[in-house]
Parts: sequence; C-alpha cells; structure tokens
Amino acid sequence: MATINRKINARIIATNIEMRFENKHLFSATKLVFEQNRVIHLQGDNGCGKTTLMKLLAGFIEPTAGTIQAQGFSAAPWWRSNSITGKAIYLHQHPYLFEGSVMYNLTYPLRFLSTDREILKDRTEQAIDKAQLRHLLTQAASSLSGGEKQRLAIARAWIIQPKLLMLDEPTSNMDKHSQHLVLQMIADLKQQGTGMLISSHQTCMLTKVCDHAWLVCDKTITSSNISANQDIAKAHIDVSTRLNVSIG
Ligand SMILES: Nc1ncnc2c1ncn2[C@@H]1O[C@H](COP(=O)(O)OP(=O)(O)OP(=O)(O)O)[C@@H](O)[C@H]1O
Repeated sequence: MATINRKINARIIATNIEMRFENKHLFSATKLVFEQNRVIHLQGDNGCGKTTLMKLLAGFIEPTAGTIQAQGFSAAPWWRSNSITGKAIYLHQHPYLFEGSVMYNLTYPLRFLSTDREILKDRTEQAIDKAQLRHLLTQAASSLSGGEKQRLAIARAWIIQPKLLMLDEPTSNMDKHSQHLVLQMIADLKQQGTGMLISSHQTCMLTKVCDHAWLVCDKTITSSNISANQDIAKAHIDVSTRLNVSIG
C-alpha cells in the first residue's frame, strides 16, 4: 500500500516549560507552538522574560523544566546532534554583525546555504533595495546607526528566508520610515511562509502582520488568535500606500 508523505510545517513545540533563574520563577507555559505560516506577537512588560523565551526556542539555553522539540526539519547528518539549536534564527535587538562592510555582512552567511546561487544573488539585490542599504554597501557595518544595523540584520534574514525567525524588539531603534521598510520585509516573509515570533512590550506597527499573540503575564504565557481582519493583504496595502511603492 502506498504511503502518503505529508510535509508538515516546520515547528518548535514547548511543552510544560518552566523557567527559573536560581530562586526567581520567570514564567511557565503549558504548550507553545511556533511554526511556519504563523506570525506571533510576543507581548509582555519589561523584564517578564520575552528575550529568555526566544533564547529557549533558539536552543541557546535550557528550560528549568519541560521539553522543547523541533518537528518538520530535515534530519541532521549523523555527526551532528539533532538538537533544536540553529533551527530558528534569532535576531537580537542589538544584532550581531561581522567585522567588514555592509555587503560582506549581507553575503557572508549565504555560502553555507544550498539554495541556488542565482536565486540568492537576486534576493540579495532585492533586499538591498527593500532595506534601502545601497548607499551604505561599502561602509563598515560597525559604523552604522542602531536602526541601520537592525535594517541590515533583517535584510540578511530576508535573503536567507528561514523557516522560523524570531525578532526581538525589531523596531526599537527605528524611525517611522525604517519601521515601514521592516514591516514590508516582514510582510513579504509572512507571505513566503516564514513563521515569525516578534517581541515588543507594546503594540507597534508590526503587530498588524501578527495572527497570533503570546502574552507573558503573571508568570504565565498564554496563546491566542488575533482577529482575522489584520491580515497580510491589509499590511501590504498599508505599506505600499504609505511608501508609494509596489510590493512584489
Ligand atoms: N542569565 C540570567 N541569570 C539571571 N537572571 C537573568 C538571566 N537572564 C535574564 N535574567 C533575568 O530574567 C528577567 C527577564 O529578562 P528578559 O531579558 O528575558 O526580559 P524581557 O521581557 O525580554 O525584557 P525587555 O522587555 O526589557 O527586553 C530579567 O529580570 C533578567 O534580569
């Protein structure tokens, strides 16, 4: 009998997790599913544990209790552990950049991808325009402003088009114009199926592309749907109207 090979969304599932630092109980959660084709707004006051949760899902740290598992990713080769580390890309609010130019930062990680070179070249050109980095390409990345660094890091993620992407306060250093550029890139990634977890302690421009919310409150993380009218089409229309650009 033929078996049906259904491809499931790449996802990271946290079950019955609890996080403590020494005696301090930060949060608990029964079940959290972070997956492709879903954009989640991670909300909560300063210090409630949003960054810590992202580090757990990125596999940088371990929960005090509970399990975090990945599904739907290709199996790691036999010489590498099958841990969740590296499955979801995590972008810190002060992003890590390599020493070197903006162009070097955009292109260096691409050599580790198996994606067709021509496709990557084309996406790089598009990302440079989307993030409005063309006039900065030869400049040292370390000399960029905080907002420009974040635009660069998000452009790099846009080129890579990961299955899962976590953005920690991505627009915290940005003026309105940069926020619109980032919103457009995030709306594109959403349309392309990238699952995203976007943290901010308050509602911001990016919230409109989110279809789910995780709220960290009273040391508990709860998950909910956001109303369906805040969909990708609306975000695209808003962005293209404000920027007077066509979005492909
Ligand atoms: N390695 C650690 N050891 C001890 N305490 C830590 C550690 N990492 C984080 N904390 C504490 O955990 C709490 C949550 O920190 P976290 O950075 O996750 O919060 P956050 O919600 O992202 O905050 P913000 O909105 O201000 O960025 C803070 O009180 C922080 O001091």
